[in-house]
Amino acid sequence: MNASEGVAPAIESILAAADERGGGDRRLSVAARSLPAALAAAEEDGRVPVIGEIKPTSPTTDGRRDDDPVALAEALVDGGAAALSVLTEPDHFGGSPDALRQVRETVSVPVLRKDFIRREEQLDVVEADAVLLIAQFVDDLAGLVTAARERGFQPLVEVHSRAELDDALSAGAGIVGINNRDLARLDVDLSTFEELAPHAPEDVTLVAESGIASEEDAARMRRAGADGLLVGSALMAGDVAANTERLVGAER
Ligand SMILES: O=C(O)c1ccccc1NCC(=O)[C@H](O)[C@H](O)COP(=O)(O)O
Repeated sequence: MNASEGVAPAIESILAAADERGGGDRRLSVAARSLPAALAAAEEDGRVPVIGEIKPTSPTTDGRRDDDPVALAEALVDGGAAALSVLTEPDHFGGSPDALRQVRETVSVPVLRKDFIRREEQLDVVEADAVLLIAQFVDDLAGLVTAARERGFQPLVEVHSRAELDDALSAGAGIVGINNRDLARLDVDLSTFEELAPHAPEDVTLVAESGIASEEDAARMRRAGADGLLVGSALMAGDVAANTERLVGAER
């Protein structure tokens, strides 16, 4: 199936732009900070393991958050985020590889590169500790998982269905993000994580992605087995450090 078949028009446009973007001019070799270890360490010291996302805008966001990405990163870490995610997609999310580079130079927590990577050479655009690979949008998932690992990245494979979860596991993913956002309709339903999480093996690091807005949402995803929560919009609206602190302190 063509990756853009049956998806929202915004996604078609995102994928068309991704296909136009080039790669890096040399193969990267990264000494990654461990994302699973950072999530486990947060849990050990009583924090909800939040991956705080620097997300200037998106197709489902009203307005933009154009603050200095380094200041946003510092606020997320001050609020207790275990790790960060930085959008590098420029056309629909207002991100940039340079923002990620600056953030990773500033913080000591692991940083996930959030983009729509379709081809191996696109891995070589910027160093990060982890890279997002979206199962639905990658033709050779196992090949890209291997290519990411060969460069030192930790691949986080995003899924939204049981079939994609099986594909991610067959491709050897050790970190799986279950996206509560349906990329065909762009709506969010937290029960997606609850339905898929029981089908993942114990040794996989499971990240609940999207639509986590309140302490109750965070607690719900943790009860359903999330080892980490990827949160963007709810942290970007208003006081970033205070928003992060609130979710990091949510009870199970
Ligand atoms: O967030 C969007 O509007 C969006 C639209 C189309 C494709 C992907 C999109 N988001 C990417 C993400 O994965 C989220 O930024 C991330 O999971 C955080 O979600 P949220 O906490 O709901 O901002």
